[in-house]
Formats: sequence, structure tokens, C-alpha cells
Amino acid sequence: MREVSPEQRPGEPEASIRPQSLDDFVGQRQVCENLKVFISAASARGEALDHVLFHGPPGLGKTTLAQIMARELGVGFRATSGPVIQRAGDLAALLTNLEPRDVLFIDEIHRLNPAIEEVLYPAMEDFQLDLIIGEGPAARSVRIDLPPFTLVGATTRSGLLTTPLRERFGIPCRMNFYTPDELESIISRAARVLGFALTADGAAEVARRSRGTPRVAGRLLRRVRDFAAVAGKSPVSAPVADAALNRLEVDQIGLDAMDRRYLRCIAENYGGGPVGVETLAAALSESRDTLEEVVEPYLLQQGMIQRTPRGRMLSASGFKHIGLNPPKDLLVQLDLLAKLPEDGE
Ligand SMILES: Nc1ncnc2c1ncn2[C@@H]1O[C@H](COP(=O)(O)OP(=O)(O)OP(=O)(O)O)[C@@H](O)[C@H]1O
Ligand SMILES: [Mg+2]
Repeated sequence: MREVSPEQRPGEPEASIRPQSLDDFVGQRQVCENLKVFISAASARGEALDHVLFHGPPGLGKTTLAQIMARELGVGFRATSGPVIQRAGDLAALLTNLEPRDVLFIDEIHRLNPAIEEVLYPAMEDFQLDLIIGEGPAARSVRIDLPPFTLVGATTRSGLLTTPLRERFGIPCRMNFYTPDELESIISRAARVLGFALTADGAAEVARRSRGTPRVAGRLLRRVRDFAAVAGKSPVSAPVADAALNRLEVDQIGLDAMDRRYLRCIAENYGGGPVGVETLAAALSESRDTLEEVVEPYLLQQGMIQRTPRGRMLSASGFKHIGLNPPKDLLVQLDLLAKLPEDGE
């Protein structure tokens, strides 16, 4: 399985290639430009920034941007994640320990327990916490005032957020896949930080094959460096990078073994689809979440697959990519299905 979630701890080399300011942060232009405005306006007023929600596929820089925001606001940063907060008391402890204007980052916010979410609503809206103390007849409700703070939520699945929670974020930000040019500059900078020689065409080669994702770019860059070091090749040029990436089974457009297995499964087992995601997950022995959060977004963006009301379908370019000819009636079917409203999600 592809590494999806491991967050980098400080001290790991990963930390050093993380951009530290909005100006260092390459890509997500619109999100960054808007944040700059909101951050300077909030700072000028001396107020906490409105709550921010980052959503988009894994590894696009949600956590990184949250840290940068706290730094640009000049406030403290506390991080936690949805599934970690088990009891209302855990959340209360976090919130009451914040300094005014601090950033509280909740990763995987779609996995917050619904009872905790209820506690979060008044905290977000009025900076107040309503807690029940004690049990049975002795139970009483107390209201605690909180310092004004900024909640930054991150999720790979904004569709799973409840509407009341989603609506309490004043600044929703959608993260998009990076362009090859953006990834190339991220990769060149990372190579400089890691202290090894990478030519411009070497960086472009890694960029083109990084699935539009900085985290993938960082991981591939390290492996390319390993192959090059063992082979005694420096600087790392496009042919050197190409050889290493082929060894890693990353193909010309950046799809990996898992992606190709997914495409082949739809083509060979289900005649190109439509096939439901649960069925695919079972056939591939992967979790549905991994398919929906990690595998499919990039394949959709590349036009390799389509989501239709009756399930996933391989497109003509999906068939071509795995060296098969699309069935004759495929285009007609895709066209018809695309006209129906999508269900599910
Ligand atoms: N714009 C960028 N420029 C340079 N490096 C970046 C950028 N965005 C992300 N990265 C790097 O990519 C890696 C993943 O970023 P990050 O952890 O912020 O992603 P994420 O969106 O929070 O992922 P997840 O959804 O899995 O939590 C980090 O190592 C970070 O340094
Ligand atoms: Mg993250």
C-alpha cells in the first residue's frame, strides 16, 4: 500500500524540506493569496483569524499550510486529530489551554466523534464551551468562556463532514494537484536542502512522475538519490532519474503499481465497468477509503477513469494506458452515463 498518512515528526529530514512561510510555499496560488489577505487583515485588527478548512487529497500540503499560518499570524500552534479526541473533556482541555488567537489544528476532522462535534459548535461560533459535569441527578451544566482562537481543520473527504460543521468554517480552501512546473521547483529546492546535485531536467523528470503531489515528489526524490548514490552517478540527470523511477515501478505519467492494478482490474475483471467501489476494494484487497482518498482522485484528474451513477468506468485513455484497446461501445456508454446525475458520496 502507498504511504498515505504518516506525518513527519520534527527532527526527521522531512521537516527540513517543509516550506516555512507563505512566500516559500510553491503552488496553491489562489489559496495562498487569499490567506495572505485574511491573515494581514486579522493581524491588523488584532483579532483571531476566522476558522479555516483545508480539503483535498493527501500529501498536498494541508498540515504544512496550517503550520505556516500560525507562524505568519505570530501565534501558537497546537495540533491534534479527529480520531484522537475521544471525550468532550479532551477537547475542553485543548481549548482552555489555548492563548488568545492561537491556531488549533485538527487533522482528519471528518473522523471526529459526533458528540465531540456538538461541543465544538459553540466553541467555534461563540468561543464558549458547554460542559456537563458529574452524572445522574447531581449533573450540572457549566459554561466556560474560551480565548478567541482559530480552528484549522484538514480533511481528505469534505463530503463526509456534517453540514453544521462545514458551515462554521469561514474560510474553506480546496487544495488542488500541483502542476509539473510547481513540483519541479519544489523538487529543486528539496535537492538543495538535502545537499545533492540534481540537474534541471532531472528535477523535471521526477516532477512529471510525482502524481501532482509534493509528498510523493519528496519520497521519489529520496529514492532517486539512493539509486544514484549507489550507482555513483552525480549530478542526477533525467536519464539517471528515469532509470531509478523505472526500478520503483513508477511509469511515465507517474502511476505506480497500485494505480495500474486498479486500472487493470476494471478492464480485465469488469470489462471496463461500471463497477462499484466496494466491489473494486474487495477485488483489490484494499480499503474503500484508500481507493477513494488516495488512488482515484489522481486517476480522475488524469481522465483515466470516470465516476458514473453506476460505478467506476475506465475511459479510453485508461484502456490505452495499460496497453488495451477500449471496447467499441465504451464511448457511447460513457457519454450516456455522464448525463445521469451521480449518486452516492
Ligand atoms: N507547496 C509545497 N512546497 C514544498 N513542499 C511541500 C508543499 N506542500 C507540501 N509539501 C511537502 O509535502 C509533504 C506533505 O505535506 P503535508 O504533510 O502538509 O500534506 P497533507 O496535505 O497534510 O497530507 P495528509 O492529508 O496526508 O495529512 C511535506 O513533506 C511537505 O514538506
Ligand atoms: Mg496532514
